[in-house]
Amino acid sequence: MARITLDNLAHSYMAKPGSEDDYALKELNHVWEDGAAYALLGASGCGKSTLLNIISGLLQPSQGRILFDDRDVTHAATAERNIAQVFQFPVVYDTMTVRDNLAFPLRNRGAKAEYVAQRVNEIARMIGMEEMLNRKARGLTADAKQKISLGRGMVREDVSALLFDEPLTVIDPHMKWELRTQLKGLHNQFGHTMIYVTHDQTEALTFADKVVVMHDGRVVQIGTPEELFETPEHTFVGYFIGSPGMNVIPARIEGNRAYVNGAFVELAQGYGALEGKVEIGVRPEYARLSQTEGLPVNIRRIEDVGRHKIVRADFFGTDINIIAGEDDRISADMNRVSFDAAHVNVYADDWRVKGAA
Ligand SMILES: Nc1ncnc2c1ncn2[C@@H]1O[C@H](COP(=O)(O)OP(=O)(O)OP(=O)(O)O)[C@@H](O)[C@H]1O
Repeated sequence: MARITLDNLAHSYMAKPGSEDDYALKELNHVWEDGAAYALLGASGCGKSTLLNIISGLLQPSQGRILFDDRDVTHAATAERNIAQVFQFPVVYDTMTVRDNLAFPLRNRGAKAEYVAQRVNEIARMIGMEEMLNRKARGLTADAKQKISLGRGMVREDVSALLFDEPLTVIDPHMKWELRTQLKGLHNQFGHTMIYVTHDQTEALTFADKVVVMHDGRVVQIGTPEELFETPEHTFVGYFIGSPGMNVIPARIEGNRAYVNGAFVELAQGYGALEGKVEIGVRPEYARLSQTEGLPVNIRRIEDVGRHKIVRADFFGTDINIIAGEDDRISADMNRVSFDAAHVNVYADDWRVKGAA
């Protein structure tokens, strides 16, 4: 396994990029720790594939270096990087059996027959294809073929890293959860450095130790699922993670108060003068409806989603969401909302500002 260092990395698809906007991947410095499982999460077009292709060697960055441990691989071909990749759509040899497909990467490297047999059985068990080992891949469902691709990606124990690019897209929804859990189990067992690209927050949060959130060509936060939930470093992380996402409300900050339309919300910390677009961010889980406490709010709609209720409301002209318990009664006179001060974040031009205790 390897530690992967992205040093001053950036990429533009243009021959002569001018401004920062011309870069599909904006300058990035980061170390991907040896043996950790990362998810690369972001909306379509944010630059996830560009970054993954640079790591795998399919794309040469227009700026910066990439190191596997201390080795500079910036200009090394994919084959020299010793990585395994699983793509969105299955890549299998139709005329070979499932067994031969799984064995291919090992035989290709001259592994001993005994080891190949043992390892193929182990992987087949993991992807639930033990019964199909002697069948030809041709004629199998897309689902089954993608499981073979996943198995082939994972069969070698000596790779520097395992890269997955939306690998569960073609997998049946009920199998997704199972395969994701198996991938996680495999990671715990073998400690591969894994990078898993997805635009699905559930996939990212359940799979990864650390989630790398990308937005508009930039890495906006790298954190544990809990960090992304509690302290989104950028308003995009707040919107994108959570269901529904964080409420973002324009405000003016004075010390430890956030003024919204003349009324104020208490903050747990004090803040100095802030420049630019100033907002507070509070997750729907940390907002509470009541008859007496807090600031006025107009309830528009209540949705019962089973585990809890989502209250859609207007707060001084901003749409906000409030999560109420499944058994909470919401009466017409509950027209006030309060926020848990310890969980109100402050943003200036979309970036979180740290307060002073
Ligand atoms: N070969 C290319 N030539 C020019 N522009 C490209 C090329 N590939 C990607 N882009 C642009 O670079 C930006 C980032 O694209 P990228 O494919 O890395 O995003 P992504 O997050 O992987 O999106 P998706 O989830 O849709 O694959 C987008 O604006 C895209 O249009």
